[in-house]
Order: sequence, then structure tokens, then C-alpha cells
Amino acid sequence: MALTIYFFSSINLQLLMKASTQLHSLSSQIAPSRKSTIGVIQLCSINDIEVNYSKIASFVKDCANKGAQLVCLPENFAFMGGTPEEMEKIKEPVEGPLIKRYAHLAVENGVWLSLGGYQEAIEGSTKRYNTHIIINDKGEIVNKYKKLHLFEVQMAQAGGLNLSESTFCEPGMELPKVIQSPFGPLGPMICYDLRFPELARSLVTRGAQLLFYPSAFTVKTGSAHWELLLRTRAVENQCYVIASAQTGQHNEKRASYGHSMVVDPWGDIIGQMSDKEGFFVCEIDLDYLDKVRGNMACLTHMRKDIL
Ligand SMILES: O=C(O)CNC(=O)[C@H](CS)NC(=O)CCC(=O)C(=O)O
Repeated sequence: MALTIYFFSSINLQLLMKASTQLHSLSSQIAPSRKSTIGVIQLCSINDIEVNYSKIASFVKDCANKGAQLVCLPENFAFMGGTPEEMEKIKEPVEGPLIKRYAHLAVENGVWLSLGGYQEAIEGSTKRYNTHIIINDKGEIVNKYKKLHLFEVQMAQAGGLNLSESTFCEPGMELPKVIQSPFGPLGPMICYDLRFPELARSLVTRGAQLLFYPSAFTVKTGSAHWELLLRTRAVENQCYVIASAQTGQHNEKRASYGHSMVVDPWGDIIGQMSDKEGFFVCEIDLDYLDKVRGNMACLTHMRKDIL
């Protein structure tokens, strides 16, 4: 009898210990608020770090004044275009003054920043990484993601552009991480990554609920595919998709499509811009995301046994 009691109580103790470690690991994660406000900034960045920064600083302030807790900037927010010599000069490591300045901006405005892609220097190389940085409201870098898919197109004869990102960038070699945040689990990507559904799916399988595609889409490819791809990624992954974009004529050679957008997990566009610079704020609602996923649980219907 005494033995039996001991046996049961030891099981109970084990269960209790298991429950308390689970509780500990849950409480050490950030519990996201169910609703949050995000700001999306659309820019026509040029080859002038100061001009771009002062525009961004004022838009970030406007977003914060409208209640944004997270503000998203497009790819190449800090600098766009320029000669090879200029590009050589503006490359910086993550620890450099550029990212420090933007970390300051985050603290000043009490917001998180998604810095959608900047020219990260690579020691000993003439090339750079295209790196998406996420900074929290304390000014800490919470994530770095190096763009995996480099954009290569030959479309000048079809009324578009010839672009070969691999001539000046090295591709990233690591999957983006899912970042726990007060707004939900974030999945950072960049621009051309949008065309690769398996990357988004990998983030979503690991728990991402907000997918980020800061971009500088070309006018030709953007007018054909931008909205289609963003809404598709949202619908197939039952996620929020957040895409801040470059817009307009950056220099005589390069123009971007604009049309920054936030799409909800049902595929509806809940915030959008045309081709002007500016910003909008909109609401992220994780209860709504749960409802969409609960009503039609596509993500649990995957045939992992076959595919
Ligand atoms: O060139 C720079 O300085 C910065 N990088 C970019 O603007 C990148 C690579 S050229 N643009 C894209 O990925 C556009 C993708 C796109 O337009 C599509 O997928 O259709």
C-alpha cells in the first residue's frame, strides 16, 4: 500500500514538474496582444542617405502619432541607386552608424521597426548582403535576415528592366527565423522572396503569423504580379502579409511600382497605397487570424504523409 502511494505521488510530482517547466517556457516567451496597430511606409528613396532619413523620420513619427506600435520600411529604405563608387561608400556592417541611427529612431518614437533591406558590408568582399533588420522599441536588434533569392531578370526588350542583383550581392545562406513579438510571430523576407512560396510556408510551418515582404518591385513585374502574389501568400498561409514598397522614379534608370499593401488572412486588402510616397496604419487582429484558421484548417490538412 505504502509502495502504491509512493508510486502515485512520484508520478504526480513528475507531472507537476512537467507542467511547471511548460509554464516557465511559456511565460518566458512574449505573449502577443490580440490586436495591434502597424504602420507601413512607402518611399521613393534616392542616392542620398540624409534626404531619405529625414523623410523616414517624419513618416515614422506620423505613424507613431496614429498609434502604430510597429513601423515597416521598404527594401533599400536608406539608399537607392547610385554609382558603384557611392554604393561602395554606403555599405556598412550591422554595428555601423546607419543601423544605430535607426535604432535611435525606434526608441524616440517607442516603436518597433522593420528595416526592409539595407546594404550590409561583407568584410573582404566587394559585394554586400541585402539584409532585413528588425529593431524593437528599446533599440535592440532582434533579427537579421539576409535575402535568400537574388533578383535576376532580362526584360529590357519586353518593356521592363535588366537587373542582376548577384553582380553586387551575395545571397544569404540561412533560413529566416520566426521572431516572437508583441504583435505575433513575425516571418521576415525581402522582395523577390515573394515568388517562392516554399519560403513563406517554411516560416508558417514554424509558427509565423505575419509575413513581411519589404520590396522594390519593378513597374512591369509589379503591375502584373504584385497584388496577385501578396494575396495568394496571405490566403494559402492564412497569414497577415505586410508589404511596404518603394515607389516612383529613383533615378533615370530605375523606377518602382509602389502599391504598398497589408492583406489579412482571408485575402482582403486592409491597407493600400497608390504610387505616392506616404504611409498608412492598420490593425492586426490575431483573433481574426485564429477564426480564419479555425473555420477552414488548411494548415492542418497538408498531406505530409504523401507530400
Ligand atoms: O537594386 C537594388 O539596389 C536593391 N534591390 C532591389 O531592388 C531588388 C533586387 S534588384 N529588387 C527586387 O528583388 C525586385 C523583385 C521584382 O521586381 C519581382 O520579383 O518582380
